[in-house]
Amino acid sequence: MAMSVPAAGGRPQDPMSEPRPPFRSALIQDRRVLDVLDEMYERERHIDWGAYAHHPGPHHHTGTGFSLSPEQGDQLYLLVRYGQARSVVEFATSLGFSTIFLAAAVRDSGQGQVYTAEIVPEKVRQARENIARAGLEEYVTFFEGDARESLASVPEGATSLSSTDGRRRSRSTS
Ligand SMILES: C[S@@+](CC[C@H](N)C(=O)[O-])C[C@H]1O[C@@H](n2cnc3c(N)ncnc32)[C@H](O)[C@@H]1O
Repeated sequence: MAMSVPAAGGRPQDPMSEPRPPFRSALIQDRRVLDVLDEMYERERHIDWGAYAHHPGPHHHTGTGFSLSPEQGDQLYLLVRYGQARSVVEFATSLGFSTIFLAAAVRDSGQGQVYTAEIVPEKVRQARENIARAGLEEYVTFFEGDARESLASVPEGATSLSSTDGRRRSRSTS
């Protein structure tokens, strides 16, 4: 549901039609990565928040993810890159927004891997696509299914950083 705000002349104006600055990162310069982040950021502006309130389950609204702010993304990047994390475990992928920052940091550090889990197959499909378009696929291992089970297969002791951004005790997964 798009909200309308009164324009200067008194006519309602759709805030989504207003230009916004491009997505910027203080740390990532790679154009392919920034273009994908920008596209995902734009998509979030069109989320129907009213519908989310009615259907908050993970299997609804598979076409939209929740983006981090540029500053939050950069903080993830910093943690991985300068914390020298080689093996990063993420719960959960959604469409891959945070995964892109983690994978870019692993790539720019010269070695490592991101292990990311997502329970909704359609989101995994889109995340794979987004990460491939960003040129980061070789740095990401995807686990499709319940993270509480799938991430158990990540070798013990391998984790140097874990990022949790999902509901661990899902009310419903259908
Ligand atoms: C807030 S979103 C993650 C956002 C993501 N980190 C990003 O930056 O776009 C939470 C995600 O957790 C997923 N999820 C919920 N329960 C899960 C579970 N038990 N295992 C794996 N994924 C789960 C949902 O489908 C949803 O995509």
